[in-house]
Amino acid sequence: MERAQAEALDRDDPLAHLRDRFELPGGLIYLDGNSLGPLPRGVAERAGRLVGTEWRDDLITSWNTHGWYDLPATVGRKLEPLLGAEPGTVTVGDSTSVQLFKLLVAGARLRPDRRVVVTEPGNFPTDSYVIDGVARLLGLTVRWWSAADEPLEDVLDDDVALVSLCHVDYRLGRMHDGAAVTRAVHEAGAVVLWDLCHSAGAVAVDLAGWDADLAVGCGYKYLNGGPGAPAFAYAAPRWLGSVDQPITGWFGHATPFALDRDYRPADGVRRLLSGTTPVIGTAVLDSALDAFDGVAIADVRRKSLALTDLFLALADERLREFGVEPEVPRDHTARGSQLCLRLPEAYGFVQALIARRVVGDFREPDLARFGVAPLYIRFTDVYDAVEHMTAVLAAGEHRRPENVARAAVT
Ligand SMILES: Cc1ncc(COP(=O)(O)O)c(C=O)c1O
Ligand SMILES: Nc1c(O)cccc1C(=O)C[C@H](N)C(=O)O
Repeated sequence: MERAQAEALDRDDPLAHLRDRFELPGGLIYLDGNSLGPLPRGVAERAGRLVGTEWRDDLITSWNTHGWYDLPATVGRKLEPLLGAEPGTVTVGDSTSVQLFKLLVAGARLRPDRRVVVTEPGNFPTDSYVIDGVARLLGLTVRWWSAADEPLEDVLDDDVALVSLCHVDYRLGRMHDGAAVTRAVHEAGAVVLWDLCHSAGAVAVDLAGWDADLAVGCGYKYLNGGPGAPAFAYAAPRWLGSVDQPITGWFGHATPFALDRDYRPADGVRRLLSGTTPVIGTAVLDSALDAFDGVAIADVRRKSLALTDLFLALADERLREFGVEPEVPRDHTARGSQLCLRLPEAYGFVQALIARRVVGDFREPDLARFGVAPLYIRFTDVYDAVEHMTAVLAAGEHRRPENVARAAVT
């Protein structure tokens, strides 16, 4: 395949102009937006205003005058269209791990007579760790489902309270059918909790259409909210009046500033909040989401599939001869927005590419992972990245000593 083909795809790309909404370092091919998204334009100014004016000059009055108090709802409203969520169902705060904890407990409490949580061994580890912790706390049993080996129905029975799944798998990019899984879970009388960390902002999520119950997801990956951005939480409208999460802090109270002795949950999604809003991070996420202004997630998904199709075709054509195995579901309906390459020297391969200013990441034990974020990745970026990969493999750069020494964060 010639580069001209990728150039033509860029020329015809209706989303090409969105790249200008980001401050991307020159000469960098950034294929790690599924771990930490880049800086959208306007965010640095928003952060500067927040710290240098709102906090410095207006101090505590800013909770009212600069909308700090309403930030979780403001950001929730911006996220709802990206998640296919009903109005008033999404809020933000805490890390994904904490949101998971809160909604796992809340989900189990929706089915108090049942004792089993179903999840997958291939989860991002924090999901499994938190599920184990909640099971220990509530005296539940964890039942592991291996999607590749058995239909979900085989692990569902009338003791299953909750099914907690990552919609897109963080390693191999396999995507569940949100509607079909949710339907099967409901037929078994259980509730579903989706982790949308690797979906939100990159693939078409339709929480309302799926009839989902609960969901969480990261703010710092495809949503570009910056390192440690607050995570989002969703509860379906039918649960908003009754969902009972365990960290009953004052920000989730119906009237926090009445300073009542007893806890009374807020009406609506605000009851999913716990402590004081992390204002700086939430304002940054608020500003970052402006990069999605006027963008239809269906168009994002269309481009994501075209990018991964190109990546896969090039990997098949050029990388297999070096013994590199492309790992991405061939079926569009089961594909997230990333491509993985399996090779024994994956760590050194990723380091050699970073030295060439092509950034992906390494995942144990033998995966080089590359995220494609349709808002700023060009078809020519994918083409050029594969050219660099071919050059690294041909020259054996992935085996050089300087590329195989491990860093703390991978
Ligand atoms: C699927 C998934 N869930 C949860 C997390 C962890 O989120 P946090 O560090 O915000 O708790 C990540 C990534 O870090 C992830 O990929
Ligand atoms: N949250 C991260 C961090 O603080 C440092 C490095 C990576 C991360 C990640 O988000 C990893 C990511 N969830 C993954 O899918 O691998």
